[in-house]
Amino acid sequence: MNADSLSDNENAPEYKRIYQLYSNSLKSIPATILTSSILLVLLWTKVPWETILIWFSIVFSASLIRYHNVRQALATKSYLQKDHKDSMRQFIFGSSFTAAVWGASFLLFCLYTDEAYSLLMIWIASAIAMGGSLSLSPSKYAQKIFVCLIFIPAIVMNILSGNEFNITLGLLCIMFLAVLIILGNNFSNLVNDALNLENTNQELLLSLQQKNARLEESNLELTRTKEFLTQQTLSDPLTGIANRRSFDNTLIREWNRCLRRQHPLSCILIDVDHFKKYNDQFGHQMGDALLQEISNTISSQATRAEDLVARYGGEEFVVILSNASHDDAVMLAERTRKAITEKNFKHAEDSPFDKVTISAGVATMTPDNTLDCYDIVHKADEKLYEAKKSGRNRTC
Ligand SMILES: Nc1nc2c(ncn2[C@@H]2O[C@H](COP(=O)(O)OP(=O)(O)OP(=O)(O)O)[C@@H](O)[C@H]2O)c(=O)[nH]1
Repeated sequence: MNADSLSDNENAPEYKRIYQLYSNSLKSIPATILTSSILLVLLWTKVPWETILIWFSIVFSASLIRYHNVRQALATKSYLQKDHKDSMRQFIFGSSFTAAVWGASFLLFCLYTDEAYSLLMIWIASAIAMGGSLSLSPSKYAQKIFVCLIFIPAIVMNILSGNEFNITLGLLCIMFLAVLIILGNNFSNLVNDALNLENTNQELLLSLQQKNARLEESNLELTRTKEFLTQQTLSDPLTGIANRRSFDNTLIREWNRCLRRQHPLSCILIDVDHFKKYNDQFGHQMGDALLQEISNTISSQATRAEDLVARYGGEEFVVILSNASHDDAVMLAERTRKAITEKNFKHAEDSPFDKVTISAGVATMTPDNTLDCYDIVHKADEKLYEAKKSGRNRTC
């Protein structure tokens, strides 16, 4: 039996009813032993001692055996869970046997005692019947059998006695039994309603927990999708580096940061030389692959956490260097240009260069309120134009 089916059984209303019955009798059996001990003392001089001792031994041993069985069933639980009908049958048999012993006992004791003791016996029988009725309330069937078996022998004996006092006593017992059955029935309805309600509550709680778990899962999925979409909107699909939108955001942020701290901000614009010729000879796909290689090479050079490498558009790339001097930026641009040359990517035959090269324009500004953040990009663009005009494969 797996954990799920075990907990299903534990929550089943039928199991709860049986469990309640067993745990109630665990408390009522010691009360039975106590009552029989009191009766032993009370009747010691009225009933022959052999008879009372045999009676007490039967009640005491039967109670001990029942107590042991009930404890065992409650401790292992599996018996109660596996077969509801069988455990209910066993329980009803045990409680009916106890009631029959008590019913027969009262019959026996009335034979040896006077009217005052008969009244006492009926009073004790009523107390036991009431206690049993409450304890057996989860099962109407067990409840009715119990009270009937306690009272019917005494009722029959009293009515058949022909004695006026005993007939009255018998009739009173019938009335009390009827009241006990009606009240017991109502109480049983209440107990069973409460058990069913508890079960419904547990089912609702479980379904609420499951819905909550599903909601949390969807929420997580939504967060992941949001992160993925954010990533998609900020990265270039071909090269995987930051796209123009991400570059714009970073430029504004870093410009404002350098403005506050009065740090220099550098911008490098990089353009592949004669890329059209490369594309025309090797095809667009090879052109794409080359752009990916170039983007990787630039990223491998600008490695500070605050550096940003982005695709500016087409075959143009841009690097933002926060708090970097012009000399540092030129050095980085040169290092990148050389790294690409050293890759020895074969260029198109009609290109003036036998291998792929880049041109770079570097601009450095310390932001102030008279400037706009895009001024640095325009300046870098002018420098790039200068590099192109003065022969390409160079940094200006
Ligand atoms: N394969 C590929 N080609 C692109 C992409 N974006 C732009 N291009 C091509 O890049 C080429 C750019 O050509 P031009 O602007 O004339 O520049 P160039 O040939 O590099 O010449 P210079 O910049 O003056 O050295 C065009 O042929 C575009 O089609 C892209 O994503 N993939």
